[in-house]
Amino acid sequence: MYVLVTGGSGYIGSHTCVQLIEAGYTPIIVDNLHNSKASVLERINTLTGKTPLFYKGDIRDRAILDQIFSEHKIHSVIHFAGWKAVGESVAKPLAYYDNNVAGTLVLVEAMRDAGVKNLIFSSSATVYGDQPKTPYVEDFPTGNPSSPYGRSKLMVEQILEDVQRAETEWSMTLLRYFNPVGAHPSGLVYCTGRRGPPRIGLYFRQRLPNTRWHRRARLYSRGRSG
Ligand SMILES: O=c1ccn([C@@H]2O[C@H](COP(=O)(O)OP(=O)(O)O[C@H]3O[C@H](CO)[C@H](O)[C@H](O)[C@H]3O)[C@@H](O)[C@H]2O)c(=O)[nH]1
Repeated sequence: MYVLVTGGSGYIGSHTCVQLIEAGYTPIIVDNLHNSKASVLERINTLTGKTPLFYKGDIRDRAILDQIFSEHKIHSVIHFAGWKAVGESVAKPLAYYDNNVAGTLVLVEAMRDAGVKNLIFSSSATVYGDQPKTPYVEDFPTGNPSSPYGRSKLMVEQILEDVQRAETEWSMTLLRYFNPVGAHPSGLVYCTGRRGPPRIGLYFRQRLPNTRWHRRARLYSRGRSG
């Protein structure tokens, strides 16, 4: 069964492709390589014995999406393609709304026209905004995200909910995770991107008290000490 993974050569997308192959699915990746490298395909092959089909392209390019949907009988789409750096989104809000919101609109229209109506969207826990209580739980209401990145995720969630209400045959799933960190146990698949989240290991180390433990600490964030 074919699953289209947008942003599938990125950090979470590449782990997802490994899991999909191991579960018997055939992932097809569309990624513009803005924040990843095609070399991850070889590493996925080393781990699973299979190389995902790969299209270098942008989800805002309707023609490439139509080509993919016409060439393969796709069952579902897992949508990771997007920009994700909170700080950068404050400086470049238009780019974030264009990639994350407008890109998703093009994708959903192409899916609808191809009759593919199963979508899993990589959202973010930032949609909860600041809540008065911790720990956050799934059924908290969404809040006021504090950045254009967070707002772009919330906007997409709301758009998908509206589409699902209007056309009830859609299956929409929203993944709201907090900062993912770490690498595949093999060390072959990890966060290679140039754009955030920042080097979390380094961030923690800078905040450790200045003891010998601080000096000796080796923390692993992008699959290497960071
Ligand atoms: O318009 C775009 C923007 C990005 N990408 C690609 O999308 C992938 C995104 O992967 P990253 O490694 O940059 O991001 P993550 O896998 O860490 O993040 C994913 O999970 C996050 C949640 O923590 C956010 O949901 C984010 O949008 C989603 O991409 C990259 O390969 C990038 O090249 C595109 O193909 N098109």
